[in-house]
Order: sequence, then structure tokens, then C-alpha cells
Amino acid sequence: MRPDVHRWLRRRTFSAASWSAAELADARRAEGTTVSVVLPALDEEATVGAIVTVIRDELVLRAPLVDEVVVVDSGSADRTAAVAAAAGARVVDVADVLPAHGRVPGKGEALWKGLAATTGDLVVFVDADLVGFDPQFVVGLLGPLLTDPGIGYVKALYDRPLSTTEGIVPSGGGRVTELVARPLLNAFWPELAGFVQPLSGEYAGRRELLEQVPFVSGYGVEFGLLVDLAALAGVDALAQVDLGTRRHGHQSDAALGRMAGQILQTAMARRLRGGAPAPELLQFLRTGDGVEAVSWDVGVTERPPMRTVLAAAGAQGRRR
Ligand SMILES: O=c1ccn([C@@H]2O[C@H](COP(=O)(O)OP(=O)(O)O)[C@@H](O)[C@H]2O)c(=O)[nH]1
Ligand SMILES: O=C(O)[C@@H](COP(=O)(O)O)O[C@H]1O[C@H](CO)[C@@H](O)[C@H](O)[C@H]1O
Repeated sequence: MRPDVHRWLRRRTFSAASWSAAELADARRAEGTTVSVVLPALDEEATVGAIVTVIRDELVLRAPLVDEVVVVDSGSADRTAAVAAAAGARVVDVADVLPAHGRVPGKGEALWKGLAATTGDLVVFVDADLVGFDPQFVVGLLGPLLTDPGIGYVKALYDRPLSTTEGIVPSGGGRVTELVARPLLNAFWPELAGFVQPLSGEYAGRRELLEQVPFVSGYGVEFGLLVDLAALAGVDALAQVDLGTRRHGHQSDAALGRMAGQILQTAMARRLRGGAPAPELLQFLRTGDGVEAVSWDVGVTERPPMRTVLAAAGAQGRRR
């Protein structure tokens, strides 16, 4: 493992259990820091209400850590907006935010407009399809930002069980992460190989940083933000926090194939400047109280086209 990645893993990996909502509420009040939570939602009537309710009850009313909870309705056909509003969220329609800019489809658009529709110094993004949402997710994401001014962006890491028709596959989730995003980052942005969940849908950042980078419109948004914020602020300004386990709604393999395509587009748009890929692939295993990084060499070599070999042999033969 690269020494810089090993060092980053040690210095910038936190546990959500390190902080309580009450202590962070005191800390942010003392600093005068404001906090917004943004939930992008497309047809999430089944889950958005419970998430908003828990955030409001625990982090707005009980411990005043969060100032505003905004659900960005991405053009839902179900009752997402009504359910979210009934739970206490401020709901904005993606088409109504920055209308002069029109609207493009995709999750990233909802997040970009969520940034425009909120004012918090710190912005927390939470998917609206989570099951069994724990308010400690938000506490854990805010912990590093409220205790270390040198940290500007925090990604969630967690176990990701995959629920299938045959049952639960304990670590089967994060399919595009394992098959596309992780290999891409290791090859072309090896300094970011320490992120256990580079595509996690829960993350938080300082508005002053988030407003300086583009938001990729579709599912490339997480990949784009990670690469662009690292380029802007340096890897050491980025961190990750262990939130335990995350369960959410899963899309089909075909849908994830399209997601992978968007992530590939996002990566290649940032990488066409060439440069040989790094040969190391870092994967992660859950240990008792943390994660263990496992390093693999996935470097490949290339054999030249046979035609050139035979031509050279022929030329050599002619020279013998
Ligand atoms: O065009 C979109 C696509 C997705 N989402 C929301 O973004 C989050 C993550 O999307 P999804 O669950 O489809 O991604 P997955 O978690 O399956 O990768 C969810 O709250 C979606 O409702 C959205 O607001 N607009
Ligand atoms: O991590 C992944 O591979 C994908 C798909 O997860 P699953 O295989 O359905 O658990 O989920 C994430 O990726 C999306 C693209 O970045 C994010 O928008 C989602 O929030 C996140 O769940």
C-alpha cells in the first residue's frame, strides 16, 4: 500500500461513535456554524418520511444540531413531496430552483439545486431511500467538520448488505463501487484509494468548498465531487467516517450498468490527460472494530500485435 494512502487512512478515518449530537450542537452554537441537510428524492414516498422525522426529532428538536432539512423532489410521480412535508421537511421542486438554468435529469442535479436552495455553512447529503436510518449518520458526518478546521469534506463508510429476492447478501451492496469506481480510483487517482465507500450517498462538506466545484448531473456526482474536491483542497482535507451498516433500496443490474456508464464518463472527462494507471488495487474487509485494507497487484502487461511480431521475425529471418 502506498505510504501516503496508509497515512491518510490512519489520520482521516473516524468513527461516528466518537461524537454525540449534544456535544456537536454545543460546538456549532459556540462557533456560530449553521447546518443544512439535503435529501435528493425521486419517488421515495415509502422511506423519506421516516428519515425526515428522525432528523427533525433528534437533531432539530432534541439536540439543535441541524438548522434546516430540505428534500429536493426530483420530479417524483408518487407522494414524496407530501410525505416529506408532513414529516417536517422544506420541500423544493428541482424545477423551481435556479429556474433560469432549466433542469437536467439525474441525482447530481438534485444535489446541486439542494446546495442552491439551502444556506448552511455545512451541508449534509443523505439519500432518501435509506432503511433503518440512524441520526448518528448525520452526527458522524458532522463530527470531523465541527472539530477539525482542516477537514472540508467527509464521506460515509459502512457495511452494505444487498437485499435480494433470495435473501440478504452481507457485503453484497456497493456493486458499482466494487466493480467500477474502486478500480478506476486505484488506477488513476491512487491517492484516493483509501476511501472505503467512494460512492457513498451520505456525505457532508463545507459550503465554501462545495460551491467551488462542478456537480455532475447524474450518478457521476459522487465520483466527480471526490476527485474534484481532492484536486481543489488536497486529499488531507477529505475524511471518512464509519457509520456501521447502511441499508437502502437497490436498483437492477441494468440500471447499475447505466450508473457505471455515467461514472466512467465522469472519470474519463477528468482523466483523458493520459498517464499510465497505477497497478495497485486496495480492497477492504470489515474487522472487529474497523476495516482492513488488502492490497492487490492488478497491473497488466501488453503483448504487441502478432502481426508486428511476425513482421519483425520475417525481417530478422531475411537478415539471417
Ligand atoms: O434522478 C434522480 C435519481 C436519484 N435520486 C435520489 O438520489 C438518491 C440515490 O439514488 P438511488 O437510490 O437511485 O441510487 P442507489 O442508492 O441505488 O445507487 C435517492 O434518494 C434517489 O431518490 C434523485 O433525487 N434523482
Ligand atoms: O455504491 C454503489 O455501487 C451504488 C449501488 O449500490 P448497491 O449495489 O445497490 O448497494 O450506490 C451508490 O452509488 C451511487 C452513485 O455514486 C450513489 O448516488 C448512491 O447514493 C450510492 O448508494
